[in-house]
Amino acid sequence: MIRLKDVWYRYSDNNWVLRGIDVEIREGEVLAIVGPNGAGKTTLMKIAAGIYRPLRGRVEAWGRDLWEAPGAERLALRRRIVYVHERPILIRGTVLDNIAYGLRIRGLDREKAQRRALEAARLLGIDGLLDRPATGLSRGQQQLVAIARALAVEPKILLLDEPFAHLDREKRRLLLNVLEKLASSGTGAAIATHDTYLAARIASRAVLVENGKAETGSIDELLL
Ligand SMILES: Nc1ncnc2c1ncn2[C@@H]1O[C@H](COP(=O)(O)OP(=O)(O)OP(=O)(O)O)[C@@H](O)[C@H]1O
Repeated sequence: MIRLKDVWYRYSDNNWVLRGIDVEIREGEVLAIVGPNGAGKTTLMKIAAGIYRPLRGRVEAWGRDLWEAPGAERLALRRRIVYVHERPILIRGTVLDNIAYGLRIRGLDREKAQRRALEAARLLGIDGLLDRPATGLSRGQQQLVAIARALAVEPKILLLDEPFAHLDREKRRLLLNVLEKLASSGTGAAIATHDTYLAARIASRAVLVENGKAETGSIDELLL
């Protein structure tokens, strides 16, 4: 579980983007992160992923301070959390290379990494693309490759930034099913989205980020 406690963040000398927010991202559930453009949803997720360090407050991952834990422990904690950017960066090479990448940098041998990558690709219906160069894919396909890369490393917490934005109806449904299954098998997910219908359909709780504050509540309270 990840817990943001009284977290403050701003970029350079600009105004505070987050002003003392408290958010919990739990295993076994989907949390929707909603709010207007520029409210700080991406910033919140990057802090939860350990990519940005809060300027005040703390981030706990499974009870440990993510930034104060010793190097090896911090790396182990961070590896349980995967963040997928709305505009993911893909490496040169095939779709299969890309999906296997996270496993390869974790030290898995090529054959095992490719086997797990294939499973993740199948889940998202992109196993027909495995030999294609990743850089020539559409935005939606690139997003699915990045999500498959994240799923392949079997994170405990998955953070997805606007995952539905470029997906067609069929792929949205597929991704919803995958996320539901993941949650019921104990993985946690937080999803930043402007699509309140999809958020309400998938999430069990929501966080509304607005004016530097984060309000947590039920789907009924915040989305409907
Ligand atoms: N690297 C950066 N440098 C300076 N300011 C930034 C940077 N990244 C984000 N910001 C600013 O921080 C604020 C929050 O941005 P963030 O991307 O977290 O919002 P968001 O809620 O995800 O927005 P959207 O819904 O439009 O994706 C915005 O005002 C944005 O301009």
